[in-house]
Amino acid sequence: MSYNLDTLHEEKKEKKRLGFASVKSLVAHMVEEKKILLVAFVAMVIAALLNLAGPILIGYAVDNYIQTGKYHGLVIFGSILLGTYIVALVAGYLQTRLMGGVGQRMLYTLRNSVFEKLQDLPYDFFNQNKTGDLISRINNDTDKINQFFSQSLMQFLRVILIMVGAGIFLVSIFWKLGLAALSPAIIIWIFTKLISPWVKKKNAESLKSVGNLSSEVQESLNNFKVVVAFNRRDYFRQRFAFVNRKNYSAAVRAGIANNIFLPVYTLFSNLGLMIVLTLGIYFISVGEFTVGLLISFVAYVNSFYNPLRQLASLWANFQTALAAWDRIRRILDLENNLPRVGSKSVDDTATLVSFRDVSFSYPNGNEVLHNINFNLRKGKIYAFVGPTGGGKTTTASLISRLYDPTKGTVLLDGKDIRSFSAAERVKRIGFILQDPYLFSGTIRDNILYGNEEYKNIRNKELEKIFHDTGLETLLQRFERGLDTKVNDAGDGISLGQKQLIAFMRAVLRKPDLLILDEATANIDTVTEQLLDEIIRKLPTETTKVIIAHRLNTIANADVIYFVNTGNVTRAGSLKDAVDMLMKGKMAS
Ligand SMILES: Nc1ncnc2c1ncn2[C@@H]1O[C@H](COP(=O)(O)OP(=O)(O)OP(=O)(O)O)[C@@H](O)[C@H]1O
Repeated sequence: MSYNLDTLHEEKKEKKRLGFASVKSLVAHMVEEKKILLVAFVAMVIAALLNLAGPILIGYAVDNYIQTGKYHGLVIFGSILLGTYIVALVAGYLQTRLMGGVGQRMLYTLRNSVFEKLQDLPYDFFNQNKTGDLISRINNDTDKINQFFSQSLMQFLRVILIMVGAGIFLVSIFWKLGLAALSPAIIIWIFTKLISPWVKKKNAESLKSVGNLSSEVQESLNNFKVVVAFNRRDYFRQRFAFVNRKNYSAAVRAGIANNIFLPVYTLFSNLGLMIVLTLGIYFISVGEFTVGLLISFVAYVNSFYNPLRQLASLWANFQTALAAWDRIRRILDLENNLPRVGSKSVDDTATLVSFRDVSFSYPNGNEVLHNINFNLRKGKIYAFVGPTGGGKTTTASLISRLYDPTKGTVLLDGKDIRSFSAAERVKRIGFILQDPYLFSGTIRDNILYGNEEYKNIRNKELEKIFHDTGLETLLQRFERGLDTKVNDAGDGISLGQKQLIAFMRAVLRKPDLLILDEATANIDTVTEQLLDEIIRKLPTETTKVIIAHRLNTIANADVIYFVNTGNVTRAGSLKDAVDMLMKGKMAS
């Protein structure tokens, strides 16, 4: 299954209905804010209606008080108008406050949802997508949605409400002039409809290029040692300059697209006003209209077309938010392709793991394992040896279900491995990766990572467990023991020390199956012997799988499997394995 976020929707042929689906799913994410949105909406309606009442009050005052010389009535009318505007101000403030909260909460919830989804997605997803781009989706794209909610949504609704209200007033005051005044709006509507998909596309391209920029920074910072060691600073400078330039161009194009609405809207607003003035004067001259009504009319034409100019930038914000939402939605819509299935147990209590006719291909790649069959029995030590790229790590990844086979079945304890929950699986299988990852914190944090049993254990008790299991001798290699600080890049400690921490982390979980994938490649021979002793101290029923290039590491193995070109063959003895390795090397 493809998890590439850039190609996902093209594959699903969803592109066409993306626009409507985006709005629908974005609205579905707002349901928790229903009540607050309603209050903000009511406040906004009050503010809008009160603002709309202004021109009609002014028109009435002109016709009934100014033209007739009853100036005392003006004071009363002035007070009513002032009161109206003050209440409109309070309602407007309330709406802004509430919507600011809604935007921030949406930001908070969306970031949480995306992050939680990322924790839930399979290994494959992270192989196919760049970390920098994912970070940009969590940080930048969610903020575009926040900006729309906190700054634009209610303004957007308010503007539409004012325009609808002004339109109704225009038609009901004098329908002939009203319809003439509104006719340019139809052209604006057609223009907006035609141009919006292009604007959204330009915004999507701009957001994507921010993601690429972030990926580039992330890659060069992550690999800064290699960059410095190979003096490739210029290479990364050029790459960064290139993506930065592309980002700049994409941002400029998005800016042009976003700003295209304003001049067009302004042109047609002015056209509307011109029509009203010309026709209005004509209707006054033939006695069908009054000066007071024309003043109200011009004010309502302004109430209709001025918001339309605001609508131009609000509409651009809306298109940006939709483009951002599409990028976020692509993550939220993903399903983990490692579902749980039901399974009957096979009656073989001595076997812990079985491969039954297992074949495997990486997404968009050739088959790397071909029809593999083997059993791992409880309490035995297995060694997997073979040339580089032969398929050892892939086999181990299937044992711990980082991937599912493309054909065949992997059984754990006689049951399809897919029938175990992730929690059950990781409790039973400890996997020490070739290049272990450490989190920023202390050694204690890293060792207890994901360990439900010991997560709140006190240092004293932990030290006792370390003593009993023999892990103490490893911990002593760190000056400050459990409190030694490590950072996420693992700098400040050696690769071998990192492997020791990963080893302690796995052993402490007391797994039924311990997989060491080149886990001692960077450890000196004396320490390796220590690890050997610790492994031997593990409960007798613990099965161990050791993947190694160094043959001394596998001297104690009960069974040796030779893994080459995607085939797994059992070697009769260490000597057989050595012969196979030599043959494999000569063949390659
Ligand atoms: N994430 C991946 N995507 C696509 N192909 C991959 C991926 N990981 C490994 N491969 C390919 O699968 C094949 C087997 O790789 P694997 O890592 O299992 O070999 P290995 O025996 O563990 O090698 P090594 O001794 O170097 O660790 C190789 O041809 C490799 O290029």
